[in-house]
Amino acid sequence: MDLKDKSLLETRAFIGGEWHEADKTFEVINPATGETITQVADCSTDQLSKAIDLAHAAQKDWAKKTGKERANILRKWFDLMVEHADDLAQILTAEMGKPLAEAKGEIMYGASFIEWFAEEAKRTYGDIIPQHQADKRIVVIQQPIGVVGSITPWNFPNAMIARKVGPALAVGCSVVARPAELTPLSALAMAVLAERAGVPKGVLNIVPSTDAAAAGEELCANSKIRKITFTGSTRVGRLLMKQCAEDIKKVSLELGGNAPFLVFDDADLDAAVEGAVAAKYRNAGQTCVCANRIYVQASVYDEFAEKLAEKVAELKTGNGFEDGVTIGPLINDAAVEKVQNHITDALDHGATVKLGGNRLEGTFFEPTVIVDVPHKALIAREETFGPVAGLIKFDTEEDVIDMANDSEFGLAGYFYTRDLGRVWRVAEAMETGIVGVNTGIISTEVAPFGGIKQSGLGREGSKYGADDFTEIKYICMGGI
Ligand SMILES: NC(=O)C1=CN([C@@H]2O[C@H](COP(=O)(O)OP(=O)(O)OC[C@H]3O[C@@H](n4cnc5c(N)ncnc54)[C@H](OP(=O)(O)O)[C@@H]3O)[C@@H](O)[C@H]2O)C=CC1
Ligand SMILES: O=C(O)[C@H](O)CS(=O)(=O)O
Repeated sequence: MDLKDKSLLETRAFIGGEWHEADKTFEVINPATGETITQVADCSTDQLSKAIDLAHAAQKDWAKKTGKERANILRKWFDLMVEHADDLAQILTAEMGKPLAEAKGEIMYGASFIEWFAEEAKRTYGDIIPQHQADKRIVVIQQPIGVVGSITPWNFPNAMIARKVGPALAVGCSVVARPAELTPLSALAMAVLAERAGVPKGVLNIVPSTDAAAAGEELCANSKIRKITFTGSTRVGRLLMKQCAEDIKKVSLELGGNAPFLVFDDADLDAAVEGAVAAKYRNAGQTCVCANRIYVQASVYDEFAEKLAEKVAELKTGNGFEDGVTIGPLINDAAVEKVQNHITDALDHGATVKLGGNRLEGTFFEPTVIVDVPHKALIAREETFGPVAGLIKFDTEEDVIDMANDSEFGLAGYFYTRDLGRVWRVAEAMETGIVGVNTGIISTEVAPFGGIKQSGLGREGSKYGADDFTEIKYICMGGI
């Protein structure tokens, strides 16, 4: 890393607006090299509980500010994130491994949520409802839910926090955030800039730790926390939801996916290949909205497979800091083993490797294309979270919709066709929260991001994104 502003590489916890060491530290490792970047404060549950107390104390005054006052501070934070985007991207690539260009894209994506909700802060509207009795008047207002607990994953260590903290702060909540152990530095750098932007002490707290379960238990059990917002696996999301039941805490869950990617025989195949590469290999396949299974109509299957393999062969695997690299390392050995398991299982079910298929040095994995994959193979049933595309052949629209929907997940789905009737039929039939039609990239702050079934609850971003951080209050005035 060659940071212009070295103070962004913060290793202490941000609690109550102060920077704190902890009794112990943990290593943050660069997944591309295996080298230790630095040591970060490994906060105790007591420190987390203290952060919750300070967030609770700060939240009331933060909520008393006008939406415009909160908006101005968020806007300043956005401006600082953009000003320091190159440094933030280097920190992100160092701790997570994604290529620098993708890391810069994530920083701008994360910043776009702060910008969007700086604007939404001024629009927490209510309602006037025509009274039901002559002497009554009815007013509905929206109020911040209070202190929010945030738990986020390693794959988007900046944007996933921004997507939660942006709306929470905009409506007047305070936040206690625990970043993933593997990638705490991006979150801490965001806090450095939040402090400079004037976010009041205690409104934002970043509490790194190595004991995720203990942190989750404290955030879910502590009654000062009124809402948990989580992005990660369905396994952990289910656990957090159970842990929040005791306190009837609101939860927002952005969980695992298993996105189908459908290519119909009337599709623009070159566009479909471009979309498949974007949807499958972004972040080395480590996103919850990655195309996880690719269904191609029989008459164009071979042509699509050839074209896709040609494009995938152009992807360059390597250290994210190297020019031209488009595929970084997977996050750890477990991730590589999951990818290898999916490939082995597919081959055991009669599939063949058309391109790649091999682990490289460290946790790098060749961008891979597998053909003749059966629908029942693991690669079509579980989230692979790696740079492997499994191609499945289909005959009819009805068949492929049934296969696409044959999953407990329902986050994103994609399809390519130029038939307008089919666009509406398939988009409406797909059991997902997000549908990409003739595009492989759907992520934007202006649209509601979220899933159905076991892919989660709630939406992030868009005009809907603040709703999960407010409570609706109905005021009935009598004796008028
Ligand atoms: N929907 C999405 O965007 C994502 C989906 N996933 C899916 O999850 C799989 C596993 O990835 P992984 O990163 O391990 O996802 P996890 O769900 O295990 O981790 C996500 C976050 O939850 C934390 N966590 C883990 N266990 C607990 C717990 N008991 N209580 C509270 N918090 C906890 C993690 O902490 P820590 O990392 O420090 O252990 C991390 O900060 C991936 O292969 C992918 O399928 C993963 C990431 C994002
Ligand atoms: O968690 C993820 O994988 C992200 O939400 C994916 S995206 O928002 O960058 O599409």
